[in-house]
Amino acid sequence: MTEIAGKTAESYYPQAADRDAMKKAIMEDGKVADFPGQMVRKDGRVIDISITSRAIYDDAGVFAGIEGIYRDVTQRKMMERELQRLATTDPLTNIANRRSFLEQAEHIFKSTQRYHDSITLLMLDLDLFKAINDKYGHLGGDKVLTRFAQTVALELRDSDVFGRLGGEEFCVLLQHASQEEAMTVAERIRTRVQELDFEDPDGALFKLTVSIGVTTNFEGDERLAKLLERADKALYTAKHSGRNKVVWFS
Ligand SMILES: Nc1nc2c(ncn2[C@@H]2O[C@H](COP(=O)(O)OP(=O)(O)OP(=O)(O)O)[C@@H](O)[C@H]2O)c(=O)[nH]1
Repeated sequence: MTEIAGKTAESYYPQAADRDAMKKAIMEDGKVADFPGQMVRKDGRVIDISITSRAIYDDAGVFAGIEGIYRDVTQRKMMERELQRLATTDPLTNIANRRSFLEQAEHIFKSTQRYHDSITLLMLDLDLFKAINDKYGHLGGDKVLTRFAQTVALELRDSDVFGRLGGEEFCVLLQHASQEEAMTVAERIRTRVQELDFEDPDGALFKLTVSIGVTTNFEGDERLAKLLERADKALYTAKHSGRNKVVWFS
């Protein structure tokens, strides 16, 4: 008791917003159940808690305080975060999986529409990747995909979204980039990939290239799918005009 004497209940809640939200809910409904929040432990560590609490009143019906149970749900929250990470991450390359990429891109596309902003989509596809698999096996191919994803990620900013759409097809969404800036990023990615030296199981080095289709949002685009279609067409042009190219949709 001496450890808590003189301290207010508020001093245990690190987030003023949590504290105020819980107070408001109790004052309005008289109770809360499984209410999420955070609390500072004796050793100073912040833990996730779940609060089940109710208001108490004196004989005259005047509010006299709050009583309740606080459960440490840190483990549960950690598990939820891990499940969320697993559900949104491509297990091979550790970047966003298809669903997560499309969700994020859709969200950005919608706000872009609202604020008449511009976004750019880069569709990337490794060249003649089937031959890599045939020569070095599926595991060898997987190593190449991982190294490729790491290389691309290094060329991007935090505000860019990068995901694996499937197989050897990847997509990047750039925000607030002009056509010139987007083409510079795409060219830089193409060059970096071309410069990489991959190693086969016997230690021999081999090369790989990537083709990239690029497009931006047009007036009248109602869905992100329009951009994906155009980037795909530009990619098709890059593939059919010799590969290892960046093509702007026109
Ligand atoms: N190692 C590995 N290979 C994959 C994975 N997903 C798809 N692939 C392979 O990627 C190859 C894609 O080959 P294709 O679509 O024929 O195209 P490509 O050989 O890259 O030729 P172009 O795209 O025309 O340059 C196929 O052999 C797939 O089996 C994966 O997760 N790991």
